[in-house]
Amino acid sequence: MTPPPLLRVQDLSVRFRLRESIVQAVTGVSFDLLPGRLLALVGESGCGKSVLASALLGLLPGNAELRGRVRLRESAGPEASPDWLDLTAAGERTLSRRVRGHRVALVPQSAATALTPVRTARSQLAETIRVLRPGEGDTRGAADRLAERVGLRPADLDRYPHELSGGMAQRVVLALALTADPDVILADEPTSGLDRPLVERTVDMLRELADDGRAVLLITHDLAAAERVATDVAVMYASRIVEQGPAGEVFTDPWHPYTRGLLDATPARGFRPLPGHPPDLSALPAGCAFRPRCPRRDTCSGDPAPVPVAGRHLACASGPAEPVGEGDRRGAGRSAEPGHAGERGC
Ligand SMILES: Nc1ncnc2c1ncn2[C@@H]1O[C@H](COP(=O)(O)OP(=O)(O)OP(=O)(O)O)[C@@H](O)[C@H]1O
Ligand code: NI
Repeated sequence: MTPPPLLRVQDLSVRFRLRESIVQAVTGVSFDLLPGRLLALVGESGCGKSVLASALLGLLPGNAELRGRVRLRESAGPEASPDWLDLTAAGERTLSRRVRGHRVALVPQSAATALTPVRTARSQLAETIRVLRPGEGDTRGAADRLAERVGLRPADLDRYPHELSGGMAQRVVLALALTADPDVILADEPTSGLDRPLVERTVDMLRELADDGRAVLLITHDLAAAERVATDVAVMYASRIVEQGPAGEVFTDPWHPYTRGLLDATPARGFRPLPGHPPDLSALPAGCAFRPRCPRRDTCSGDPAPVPVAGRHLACASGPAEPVGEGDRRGAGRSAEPGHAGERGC
């Protein structure tokens, strides 16, 4: 039986009011984060992934307008019970005292910039322990245990950030995020700038956290990393989630032409870049924002409203694209194959 979600996002939209324009950064996004599962949120730069993560934690700047609902499950009670904390209605005091770091932790993009250069890792971890676990009598022992949990030796904590390798710094920020044993972990591009083995080690650690019963959101450009560890995937394009479903299904049989395009652009599948550019979020078209780049544009009505299809969600008026055929699978790794997946179903 599927466990109830820990975090439920319903019809979330965020826009930024600027002097001369409005940036529509997130549009009608809905998803659940479930214990034991890792949802990878993928999409090109600027599509709204980080704004979405900030919105979940109430960290949007003053010029942001938010609509929709984000709720955190407080106990194992039914969804309609008061055991759900509405994060979109919660005040700053509740968010900072009960939610951020305590229940929902953010693993930031750059470990190097997240750490203060003039203090040892231990002093930063000790401070976080004092804030998030005020009853903890043995701060030093608690820091050592956190270090061991993320694969560091306690002695590593006595180093300054510049004395840590990229992988060690990444582990320190993970230890900081795990200080209060949060049950929801949001990791926003936690592997950017890391080499391949480190990318894999980092995402494997996130997957282990999910396997231990936490709910993990992994925001990444890195489709290979997402494919390695995700149980579920959401594909974002120009502020909307255009396709969402179990990772095994979405990666092997992508339905949205954008998902196909993203996958075709990966080295493992032939390095065929998706032509064109995403639209400016301050000038989004009324219908499907992917239309100008879509191989099915001539035959499609262009309505991007998301619809559930066979346990997956798809925002494409043309419906699921045909399965990628055997010929395409054999063609993966070659370029300019006839029957290129991105052009099928047109
Ligand atoms: N404070 C802000 N005011 C106005 N626009 C903003 C603000 N913050 C973000 N944006 C815009 O919102 C859009 C989405 O940005 P976001 O950082 O979420 O993209 P992203 O998908 O995380 O990209 P990347 O993969 O490069 O990190 C961008 O067009 C960005 O310029
Ligand atoms: Ni981002």
